[in-house]
Amino acid sequence: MSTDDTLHKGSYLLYPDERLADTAWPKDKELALLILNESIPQQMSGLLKDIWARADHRICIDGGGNRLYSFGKDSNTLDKFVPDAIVGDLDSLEDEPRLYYKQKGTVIHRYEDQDSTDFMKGLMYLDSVLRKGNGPEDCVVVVFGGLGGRLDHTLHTLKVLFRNHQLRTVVLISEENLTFVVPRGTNRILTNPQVDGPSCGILPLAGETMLTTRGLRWNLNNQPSSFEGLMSTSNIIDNTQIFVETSLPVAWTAQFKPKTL
Ligand SMILES: Nc1ncnc2c1ncn2[C@@H]1O[C@H](COP(=O)(O)OP(=O)(O)OP(=O)(O)O)[C@@H](O)[C@H]1O
Ligand SMILES: Cc1ncc(C[n+]2csc(CCO)c2C)c(N)n1
Repeated sequence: MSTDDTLHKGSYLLYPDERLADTAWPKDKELALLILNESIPQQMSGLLKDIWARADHRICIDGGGNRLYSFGKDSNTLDKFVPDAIVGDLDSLEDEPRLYYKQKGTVIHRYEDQDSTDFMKGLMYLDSVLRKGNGPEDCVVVVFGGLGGRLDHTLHTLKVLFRNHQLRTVVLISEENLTFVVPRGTNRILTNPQVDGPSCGILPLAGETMLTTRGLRWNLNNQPSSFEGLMSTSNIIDNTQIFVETSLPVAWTAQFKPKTL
């Protein structure tokens, strides 16, 4: 491994560990939390609370507003989690959450176009509210949801990660996974055994890539990997640092167990 590796802080972005200087939160960056339309399990409450407290932007994506509202009602924390904005074509947002959050000051922003999904609209909205002079590269985006339920949505969520990976850092958390895109080149992924793994996969969704890995139970040595051919799934994290060299971007996905309150 060399100092030229691209470092991926992964779950350390969610649980910054100040004892490790190089894994501390990038202080010059803004943090945005985007909530998609997937139920927020109660075991996520600790993590939601932590990220909410640190986030500069808290945005629900259309039906994500219903999910936050249900979570708030079930945990008696409705008024503690009032988003800055609810964004989308708003065909999924129900009246009760819309009226509740509106009177609490949430911006309800409707985009009408039917060629971009609500997730894309959410990122577009985010870019319009970043601090003056900041661009997408100045904001880390943590996304809740987007992998469960409908397969077209799930694939679209992954596609949005690939489309954005050169522009911004996006980390996707769903009930059991933490997922992000690893760019072409040499990369180092930090993993925390308290929350990451043991299972993981490297998904070559951008086409056939030449892949080398270290730190996994089953490693590859400059071997072709593709969706139709060899794809590393059901692998196991064997080290706190994973080395990935790839000729095309790939998705890293690992099992994720959020810390409970
Ligand atoms: N069943 C699902 N599985 C995975 N992700 C989902 C699912 N439903 C919604 N999402 C994600 O949450 C976002 C907001 O969802 P929304 O409530 O607007 O559903 P939608 O109207 O079907 O979405 P879109 O308008 O983007 O097609 C979607 O853009 C998508 O990223
Ligand atoms: C080729 C093509 N396929 C599907 C859609 C439908 N669509 C894609 S994003 C979106 C908005 C959802 O909020 C809708 C309706 C389209 N426009 N073009």
